Amino acid sequence: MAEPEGLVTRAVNSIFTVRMGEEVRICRARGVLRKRGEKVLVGDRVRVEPVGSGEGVIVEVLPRRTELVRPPIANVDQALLVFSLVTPDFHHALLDRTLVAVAAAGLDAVIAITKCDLDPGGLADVCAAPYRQAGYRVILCSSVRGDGIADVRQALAGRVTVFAGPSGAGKSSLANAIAPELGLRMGEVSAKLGRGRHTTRHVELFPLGGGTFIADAPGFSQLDLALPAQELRYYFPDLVRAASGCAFRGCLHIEEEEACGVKAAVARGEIPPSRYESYRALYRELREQEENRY
Ligand SMILES: Nc1nc2c(ncn2[C@@H]2O[C@H](COP(=O)(O)OP(=O)(O)OP(=O)(O)O)[C@@H](O)[C@H]2O)c(=O)[nH]1
Ligand SMILES: [Zn+2]
Repeated sequence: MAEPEGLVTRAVNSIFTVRMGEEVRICRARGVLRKRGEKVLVGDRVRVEPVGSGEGVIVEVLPRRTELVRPPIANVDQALLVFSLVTPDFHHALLDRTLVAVAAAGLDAVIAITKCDLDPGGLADVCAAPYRQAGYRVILCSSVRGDGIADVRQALAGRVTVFAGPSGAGKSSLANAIAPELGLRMGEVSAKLGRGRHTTRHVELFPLGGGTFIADAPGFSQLDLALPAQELRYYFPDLVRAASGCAFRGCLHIEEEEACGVKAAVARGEIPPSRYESYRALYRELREQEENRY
């Protein structure tokens, strides 16, 4: 008979916290897994041989759907990209870059624009427009006033979500508004990871009930993009749509002066200049990476 299944929610020094329904067990990995070089990650679905009332041995890691490298978490469904409207100012280029990194990791993206209580008037909709136009879900939030919190809860429901975004954007505050008892703990983890001198790699999935889990992913936006420059265009859904108007199927929307559907869409105001500029800048960066490799 197969051992019962659980979800790894925490990993510290090869000690794993495994949730099995309502029960939580503290586990080690069976030696043979380690010998085979099979790592157990937070987010892994595992089979556990129970030991006593609160402990166990992980005997099998079930196949992963996704695997993030930094932070090391398995089976993440989506990223909530938390970017503030002001303090710090909304950062289009960094959001565009993070959206590419998220898509390249195989995750869905939801965008939360925070601190909308500080909107001087109409700014939030202006910042959100390029992303709504591209087809992303954008939620305007205020952790102070409570705007958007119910929508964020709904977007997280039943899924495993990592919170990513620049320092000070309001990730901990948002987590705290969604689940008061967990938000503060999540902030503590990120503070330790980000600034602690003795940084233990501590990743944790926080349960919000009903199969909903959240994790902090500080530094996700600083990730190197590991994809060929030629493929970058597929990670901008708004460019993909406009590319049906390009004369050449291999059109990169950069040098091609004529018959580029993307450039035409930018000229007509259908693709915001900031999105196209982000594409060009990231393309250049990836090309340089490729050239320096040889
Ligand atoms: N006015 C306003 N201030 C906010 C809001 N959300 C967060 N803040 C403030 O913004 C600052 C940063 O918020 P945090 O939640 O710590 O940001 P963080 O993204 O977790 O930051 P790191 O831990 O550095 O990654 C704090 O001073 C918060 O009080 C909001 O909705 N409205
Ligand atoms: Zn083109």
